Parts: sequence; C-alpha cells; structure tokens
Amino acid sequence: MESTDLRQYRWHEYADLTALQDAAVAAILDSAASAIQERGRFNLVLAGGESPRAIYRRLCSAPADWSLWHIYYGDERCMPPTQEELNSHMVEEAWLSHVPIPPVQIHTIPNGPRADKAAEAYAQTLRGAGYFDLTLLGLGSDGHTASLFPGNDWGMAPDSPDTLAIFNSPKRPPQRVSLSAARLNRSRRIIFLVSGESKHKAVARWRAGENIPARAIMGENGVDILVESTLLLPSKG
Ligand SMILES: O=C1O[C@H](COP(=O)(O)O)[C@@H](O)[C@H](O)[C@H]1O
Repeated sequence: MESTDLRQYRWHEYADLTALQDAAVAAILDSAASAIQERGRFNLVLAGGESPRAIYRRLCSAPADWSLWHIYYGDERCMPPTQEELNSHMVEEAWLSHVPIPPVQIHTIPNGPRADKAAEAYAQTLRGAGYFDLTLLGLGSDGHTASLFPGNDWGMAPDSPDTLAIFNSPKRPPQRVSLSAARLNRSRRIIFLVSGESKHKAVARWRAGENIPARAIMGENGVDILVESTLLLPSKG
C-alpha cells in the first residue's frame, strides 16, 4: 500500500543549475497562484545566501499579482544597513526593488544592533502573519539552514519562540536572528534550494540521517529538496 504520510523528505535532482532554477521559479509561482486563489494572499518566507539569488532575479519578469504577495525572511545578519552581506540587501537588489510589492508587505528582519532586540521585534511582526504558504531555505556546508547552526538550540519544541537570537554564529557576523524550526515548520510548503559543490558533505550527512540543523525542518506536507544531481553522487575525497 502507498504511504499517505506527507511528512517526508522528497529529493528532486536536477542535472544542471538552470533546470533547478526553472523548477524553483515554477514552484514559487504555483504556490502563489494556489494561495491567492484559496486565501487571497501569498505569505512567502525567503532564504538568504547565494543559492537563491538567480531565482530571485528570474522572478523580476514573472507574471504575478504582486499586490497580494507578503514577504518574510527566514534569517538575517545583525550588521549596519549598508552591508551587502545582509540577506535583505541581496533580495532587494536581485528582485524586490524591481517589482511592485507594496512596501508595507515586505517584512524585513531588523538588522540589529542587538540580536535579542531584533528577534523580539520580528516576533511581534510574525504575530500577524499566520501560516506561511511557502518557505524557501538553503543549506550551509555545515548543515545549517536559516541561521540554525550546529550545536545551538534550533527551536524545535512546539512552544519554542518564533524567533531566536544568535550570538555565536560560526559564519560572520556572530549576531543573527533566525526563525525557529517550529515557526518555519508552520508552512504549507517548504522547499530547500541546494546547489554548489561545497554542500556535498552536508547533503550526504542529511541523507544518512545525521542530526544536522536541516533535519529540524519538517512541515505537515513534508519538505521538497531541489538539489543538483552531482551532490547526490558519492564524494570523491
Ligand atoms: O548564512 C546563510 O546561509 C544559508 C545557506 O546559504 P548559501 O549561500 O550556502 O546558499 C542561507 O540559507 C541563509 O539564509 C543564510 O543566512
């Protein structure tokens, strides 16, 4: 008998990056269309990092009713607003400054100066957000996702706060804000975008069942992982 449990990882492999990006853009637009048809708005959580940049660029010319899109972020770095390393800076540059999403519907995470204050402020913002329709996530080479890092509390308990303040990020800068795993998991659809050779080991560890931060993520409809097929091959080194 076929399993009806949707709470599982579904790995989708793509021979090249363009095919992966095509699939991601199609999935985002498809989620937007269903959410807007069913609930009149689209709540989207964005990943930072390098992997999604080209996907965001492609969305600039997508046919969409931008007036109904509501944008949230999965994590942010605490650093001055001019810094290019901010996730919000990358997304604005690649996509959001090119489409007419009403500014009040773009909910950036305050970028500091203190992670705990910024986390508190964003928890307030999320209070009005409800369930997310789609959450996009990346995978770091150490297995982190959003800013949930190995060795830290990932906020998996159902009563975890919606946001976590991080003071010891192993990646610059040390202070960050992340949505907790519990909050990210309150998403109708969750998609990981995984590309780049540096992710090889993290992918292997994830598939071997190791307890990396990405494993804290599981929505009621499971998790789709869009991955470059080379990352599924046995490691050479
Ligand atoms: O630090 C971060 O890294 C992850 C992965 O980024 P990538 O550059 O390896 O794609 C990202 O998902 C997260 O938002 C970001 O803050």
